[in-house]
Amino acid sequence: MTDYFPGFGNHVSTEAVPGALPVGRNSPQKPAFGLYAEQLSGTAFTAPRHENRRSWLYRLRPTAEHPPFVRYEGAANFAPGTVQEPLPPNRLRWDPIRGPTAPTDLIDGMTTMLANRDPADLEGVAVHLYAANKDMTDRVFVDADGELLFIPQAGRLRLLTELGRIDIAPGQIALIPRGVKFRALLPDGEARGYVAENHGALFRLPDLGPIGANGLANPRDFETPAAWFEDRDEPTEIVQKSLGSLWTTTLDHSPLDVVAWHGNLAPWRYDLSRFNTINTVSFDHPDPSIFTVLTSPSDVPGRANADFVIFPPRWMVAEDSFRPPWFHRNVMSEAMGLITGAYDAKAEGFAPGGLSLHNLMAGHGPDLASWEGASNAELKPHKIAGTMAFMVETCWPYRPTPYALARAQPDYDAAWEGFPKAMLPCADQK
Ligand SMILES: O=C(O)Cc1cc(O)ccc1O
Ligand SMILES: [Fe+2]
Repeated sequence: MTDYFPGFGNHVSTEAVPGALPVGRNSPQKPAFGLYAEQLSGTAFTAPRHENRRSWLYRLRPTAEHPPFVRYEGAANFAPGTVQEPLPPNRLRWDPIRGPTAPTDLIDGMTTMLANRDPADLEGVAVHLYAANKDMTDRVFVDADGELLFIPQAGRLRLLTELGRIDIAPGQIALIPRGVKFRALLPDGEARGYVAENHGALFRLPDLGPIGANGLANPRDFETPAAWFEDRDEPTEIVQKSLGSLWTTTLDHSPLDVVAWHGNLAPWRYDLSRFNTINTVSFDHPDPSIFTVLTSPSDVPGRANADFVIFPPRWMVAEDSFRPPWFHRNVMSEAMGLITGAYDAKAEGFAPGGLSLHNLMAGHGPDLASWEGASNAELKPHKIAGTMAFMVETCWPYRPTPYALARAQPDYDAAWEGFPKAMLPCADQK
């Protein structure tokens, strides 16, 4: 049983051993029990107070004590870089990746599909899939390139992090801040899902504007774990993603040794079923920004580095309206995944665990079957149930990895084949 503190971005104080957390100062001359005080920054020291995120960690040994990193040779599909040749402006879609046959932990089970920008720009986002069937026992992972948003699609994850333990199942998400080490256990023996890796400004809750003080993802539903540590003097490998590549070193102890911490930079989990979905009660299909769970702003107001948007169960009541997503071309780029059920714009070919990419200006929208169905449906109140799709929308066009480009569905364009031509009233129309 893990304890959690409710609230988003709160200042938490937590100790796994009474007396481990210093009182009234961050860095006493001699922290209790000989612990090492270490500041972990998620924003620049000088970030404005309302943006500033950091935590103080009190640990058995300092992070600084580690042998040099060398290139990690495993995880061939994790962060291989994206295709650099000219990218055709085609819409792309993928079936779920195959699960591993050999024992594969979360690190080696990562497949990078899409990415944009260079992590060194401190902007951009990458979309990875994972499929694993083995616990991480004697190694941890840490991402220096960004925070990791885990979106399980099948199988639970138990994330043992430097700052505490997080349990999530499909329908829940978890965030691991940049630089926080963790290992992943698979309570169901195997697990698959998505990871959005955010190199830019930290994910936060979107402004609510005229919605008011409540709604969408409510802060109290985010849960941050209490301090927990392992005191294990066994060889432990650290695999680190740094500047787009993977590195490894081995400690003689587990670095998950933070006995106490305080601050407002910490992992959290969130149950997507808590999302307070707001939608039209009159007409038209609103822009999907109304379903934003988290946003990572860019330097341009209103133009997100990354938005995490969900399409949850909801009532559809719009009158005289085409209710599913409309045809559109977007200056933002849209990566979409499906956790469960069916997505109302795609009757076929978009399976749970699959992925699609509609890059900037790609014409897309309902496939032919969805368009026909929704154009002729009786517009009575209708519950979209048993589904959860999501989108990682970004202002930076995505590039697929070579692995992804080689495995895209060959016939995705056919989703929009065969629309009947509009018939104008003019009799002599050609
Ligand atoms: O393209 C998509 O399926 C995602 C999407 C959903 C929606 O409801 C409106 C716009 C949009 O891009
Ligand atoms: Fe779209």
